[in-house]
Amino acid sequence: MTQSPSRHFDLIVIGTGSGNSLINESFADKSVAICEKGTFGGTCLNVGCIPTKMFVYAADTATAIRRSEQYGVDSTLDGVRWQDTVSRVFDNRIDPIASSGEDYRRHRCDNVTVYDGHATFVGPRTIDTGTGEIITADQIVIAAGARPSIPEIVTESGVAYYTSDDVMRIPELPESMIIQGSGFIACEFAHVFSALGVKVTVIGRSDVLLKHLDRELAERFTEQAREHWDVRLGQHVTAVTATGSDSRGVQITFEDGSTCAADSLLVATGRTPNGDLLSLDSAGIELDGDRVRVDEFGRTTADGVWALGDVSSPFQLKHVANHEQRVLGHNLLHPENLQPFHHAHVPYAVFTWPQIASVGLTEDEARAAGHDITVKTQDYGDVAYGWAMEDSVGCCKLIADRSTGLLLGAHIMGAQAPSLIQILIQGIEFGLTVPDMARRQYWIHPALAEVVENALLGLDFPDRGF
Ligand SMILES: Cc1cc2nc3c(=O)[nH]c(=O)nc-3n(C[C@H](O)[C@H](O)[C@H](O)COP(=O)(O)OP(=O)(O)OC[C@H]3O[C@@H](n4cnc5c(N)ncnc54)[C@H](O)[C@@H]3O)c2cc1C
Ligand SMILES: NC(=O)c1ccc[n+]([C@@H]2O[C@H](COP(=O)([O-])OP(=O)(O)OC[C@H]3O[C@@H](n4cnc5c(N)ncnc54)[C@H](O)[C@@H]3O)[C@@H](O)[C@H]2O)c1
Repeated sequence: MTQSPSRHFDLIVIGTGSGNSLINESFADKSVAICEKGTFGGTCLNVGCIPTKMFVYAADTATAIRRSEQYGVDSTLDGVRWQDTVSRVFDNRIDPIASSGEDYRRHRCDNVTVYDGHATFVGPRTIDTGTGEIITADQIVIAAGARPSIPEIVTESGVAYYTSDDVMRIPELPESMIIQGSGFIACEFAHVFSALGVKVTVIGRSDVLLKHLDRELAERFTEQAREHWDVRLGQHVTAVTATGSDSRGVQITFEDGSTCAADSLLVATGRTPNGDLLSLDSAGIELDGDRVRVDEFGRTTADGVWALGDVSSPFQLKHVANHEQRVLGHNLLHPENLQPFHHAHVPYAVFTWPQIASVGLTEDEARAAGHDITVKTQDYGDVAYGWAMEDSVGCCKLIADRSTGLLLGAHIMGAQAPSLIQILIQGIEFGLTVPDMARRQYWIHPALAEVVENALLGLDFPDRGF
């Protein structure tokens, strides 16, 4: 370290996503520095959960129009005003929220100093803020998130490509788009762009889309996705070539010599935690693979340095980052009474079409863990509301342990899956037995939740108790 620290704080936070939420009224009497190299507010607000779901809502609306005929309601999609959709999301909502959040921290929090630079460690609990100032603190929280990972074959090709960071602000909709990757981001944007009229090709290495799902749902989802998107799975890409007069087009060549081409390329092949860009070595902070290593309390390997969210968590999910932020908020202030992270039953949802939500073990995981299981897959189309919707793709799959009567996993694909699953998250979390969940409460008839009730009733127990 050549330069001397200019200021000492009680707390330094790196990152203004979940890190910014950490600084609540409990820290009002602490001096706090917060470092941000990008847009104030982090991924969820600016380029993640919130804007994507606003685009998903527009895509769902377009999908509903296209599907209305089956209910005897004729409608046509007259057009998509992309620029207005973008403006609704960013000009009207996201950008003003991000800048007012920044303004609040800069001008209305006397105890907080904002540094807008790329922070790096230059010694134990010592940070080069990237603004020409070096600062120190009693405690530091690394909440630096993750960034899109781009395969070398793409970067080395020199082809123009989008990521989730910029694809929501493209000036106009392309006619066609190749989406590389077959996970969360790929399947959400495939729905968005396809529903808004773009010809979408999704390419992935695995043999199904969303390979982390329960296999049965992944297969069902992949099968129906092929009806809307050109889905190319199970093949490695051997060449990526720029095409078109502006070189924004792309041609992909696969290992078997087959090709596909489009006007644009979106890369959605995972996100790399940002710990590798923080010079952690100089502060004795270890990585665990590509994540900052933390113990159950959020402590890194260096005294007084903590981490949360995508930079250190095994789950790159906002509700997990929020939970970890609440736990660290407590732990920073109560070192004598540390609380552990609770990662036992982390649910997730994919806001594609149809929506998907999942909690707990897949069928394969439950079998591999040696449970004596009972499994039921209940189709939406076989309960009253799903029938009213003419649904032919939705299902609720439950996996339970026959000896304990407890639910091990729940996986739903179909309308409102991320909301419907909450009943089952609660059941798993609070240790309710399947008979209790099924029969010790009323299920409103003929609500869509009856798909969950019927799935519970369809599980096979020796002594059903209902
Ligand atoms: C397209 C997309 C959609 C998503 N949708 C969902 C969803 O629907 N539901 C869900 O649960 N999750 C979703 N996620 C994941 C979710 O956004 C993340 O898990 C969550 O935002 C992580 O929060 P964080 O606080 O850990 O990191 P971030 O919010 O990424 O905050 C990290 C901040 O640190 C800053 N930073 C990094 N390094 C430095 C440095 N050296 N110096 C200064 N600043 C630095 C970054 O610029 C960033 O602002 C989505 C993600 C993406 C990309
Ligand atoms: N609704 C949500 O909660 C939501 C939405 C979007 C993103 N996210 C979070 O963001 C994370 C990142 O999303 P994502 O979709 O980028 O990651 P992902 O892990 O869901 O999917 C990445 C996919 O890319 C494939 N891949 C990786 N390297 C590749 C390569 N070199 N060539 C071809 N394919 C490759 C992987 O096999 C995987 O299928 C997710 O894991 C999730 O935690 C959550």
